[in-house]
Amino acid sequence: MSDPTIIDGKKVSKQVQEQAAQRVEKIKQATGVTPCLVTVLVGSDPASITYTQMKRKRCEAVGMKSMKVELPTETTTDQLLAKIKELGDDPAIHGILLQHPVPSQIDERAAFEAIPASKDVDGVTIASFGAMAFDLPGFGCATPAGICDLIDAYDIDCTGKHAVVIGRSPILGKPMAMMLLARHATVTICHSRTVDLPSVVKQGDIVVAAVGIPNFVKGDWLKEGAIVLDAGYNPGNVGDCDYESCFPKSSMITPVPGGVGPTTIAALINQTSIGAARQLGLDPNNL
Ligand SMILES: Nc1nc(=O)c2c([nH]1)NC[C@@H]1CN(c3ccc(C(=O)N[C@@H](CCC(=O)O)C(=O)O)cc3)C=[N+]21
Repeated sequence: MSDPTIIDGKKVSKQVQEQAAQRVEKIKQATGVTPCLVTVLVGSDPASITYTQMKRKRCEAVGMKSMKVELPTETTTDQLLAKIKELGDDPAIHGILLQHPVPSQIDERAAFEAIPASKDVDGVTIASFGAMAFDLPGFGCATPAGICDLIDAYDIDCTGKHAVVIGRSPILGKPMAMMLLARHATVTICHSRTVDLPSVVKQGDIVVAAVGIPNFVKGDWLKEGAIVLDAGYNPGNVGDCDYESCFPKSSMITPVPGGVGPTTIAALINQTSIGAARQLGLDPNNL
């Protein structure tokens, strides 16, 4: 077997952000308004601080504004809902990102649902999930949407292929499965309670790892020539796939860092520019 293609997430994210930058420029010309994303962070997890910083930086790199809201670890659900509602009602804000995870006393689902669908540029609400699952217009969940950008950029044909998604979280595994289904893959979702996980993964022509366990997926679980998309973001920038053993078994593979992570942010930025256009009465497809 020849060496696998290493999927370049940085390159794809630059292309997606370039499209967003052009749209932002046209929005500014047509309306005089600068699109704005607000990041909401509850608590002080160092990785979450870094991620939200990266999101704001990339936002500004494409000519948009960013704002940050930081709330203390002991914030209650009601306090967070009140804050998100205030941001939702502010016409100067076009996108709201609530960084996951929130501290355990907070009802995260209720907090996500407080984001108006029009500003849910991170695609975390039930409305966004439902629209995506029914192939209706709306915002895709950022990480799986970023993975789809990689699939498209590398001309990966999902039709009829067996895609195995490891993980079933509401903002990663579950929406990923629906997006692969929309691309005509045969989809299996497996998870921590799946019996004989390696033998299920072995069926995958495309394997998406989204479990949150460092180096979990081993090369000998993979079908020869599998396409490996690693959505893991464990401490220290370690993915969910054991890269060293997965690399020689795969035909294409995403590295960590430099794979899925950058396209997650690019999807968020791009969707913010699209959301802003819509909120300002412009057709994002004609910009
Ligand atoms: N509401 C919400 N939406 C999210 O999309 C969301 C979230 N919460 N919580 C946490 C996860 C994680 N996540 C990452 C984004 C970028 C990188 C990324 O760009 N990582 C770089 C390396 C990091 C670095 O350079 O420091 C890379 O993979 O190349 C990683 C992880 C978004 N998430």
